[in-house]
Amino acid sequence: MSVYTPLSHSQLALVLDSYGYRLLDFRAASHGIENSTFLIEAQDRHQQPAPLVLTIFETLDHDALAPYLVLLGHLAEQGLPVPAPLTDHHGQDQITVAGKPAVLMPRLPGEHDFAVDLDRCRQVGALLARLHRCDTGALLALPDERRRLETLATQLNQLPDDHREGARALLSDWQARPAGTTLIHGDLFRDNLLWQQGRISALLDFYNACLDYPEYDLAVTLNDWCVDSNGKPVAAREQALLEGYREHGGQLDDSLLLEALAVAALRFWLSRLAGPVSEYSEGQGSKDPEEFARIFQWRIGALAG
Ligand SMILES: Nc1ncnc2c1ncn2[C@@H]1O[C@H](COP(=O)(O)OP(=O)(O)OP(=O)(O)O)[C@@H](O)[C@H]1O
Ligand SMILES: N[C@@H](CCO)C(=O)O
Repeated sequence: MSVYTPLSHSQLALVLDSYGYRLLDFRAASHGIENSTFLIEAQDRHQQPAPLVLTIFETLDHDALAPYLVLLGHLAEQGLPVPAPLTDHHGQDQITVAGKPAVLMPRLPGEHDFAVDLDRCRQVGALLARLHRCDTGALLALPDERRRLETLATQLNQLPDDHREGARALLSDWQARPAGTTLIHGDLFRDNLLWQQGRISALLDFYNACLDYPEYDLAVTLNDWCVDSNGKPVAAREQALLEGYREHGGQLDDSLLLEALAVAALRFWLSRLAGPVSEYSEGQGSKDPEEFARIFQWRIGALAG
């Protein structure tokens, strides 16, 4: 469970009232480590059930949040299974709760399911191909991943001696490339999808979305979906995911993907080493950095040939 900012029933009821909903019940979301997320049962003005989600943002401020909300609205309009923000009585899509930015969204159907099989890998590849085709013209500028990587580079001194210089060189080569211009999710781990009757029903958590190479997005995804518990790549899963991607119009450069796999492994190793968002979290906190140390080892080995 991840709640850094607890809310009482009456506080939440007041928030929902400003959107025209009546609060029935709520609980903290059991996944996610960055923000405070409440899963809500409510009724709309016509006494119809209204499943909702309120997210309180722990690190993003209102200005930083704005491009993500535009993005979610845009993707929902294009038929992707993402939650578009709701607006309150004043037409605002973001509000302030407990002094922090917050957004109310519809709760999309489906459940988390961490099982991986080839059909699911194919569906995930197909979903990424759809996302990568989205037009980016109407979007507000999103923060770029290169700047995030620059910040994360300050954690390089936490790496073990035998990896530090290799990782530094890899990152510096990657950063020397101009950034790509494709809209990418940037965090398509298993905990950011919901499933219903074997099909993807929701793609969540776009707060790492940015414009960059599709190969980088594929790399982030492959590193979570297509490795075993030792971090070793599982070839059949990789093939299925990339087949799904190509079958839906996605194109990729294999040698760029090889490099992106190592960079993406390093990115999450470093971000996990950087620690939990808040020492006051009631939630699960940061995830295990060692998982990505193992994945990095495989990926950097493959890159070296
Ligand atoms: N619109 C939604 N519909 C259904 N469930 C949702 C929705 N938004 C969030 N959730 C649930 O809440 C959880 C946490 O949300 P989210 O992933 O946005 O939080 P986070 O703390 O930013 O996560 P992460 O650590 O993955 O960055 C999700 O994994 C999902 O279970
Ligand atoms: N998906 C990330 C956390 C959110 O960015 C991780 O597993 O480290």
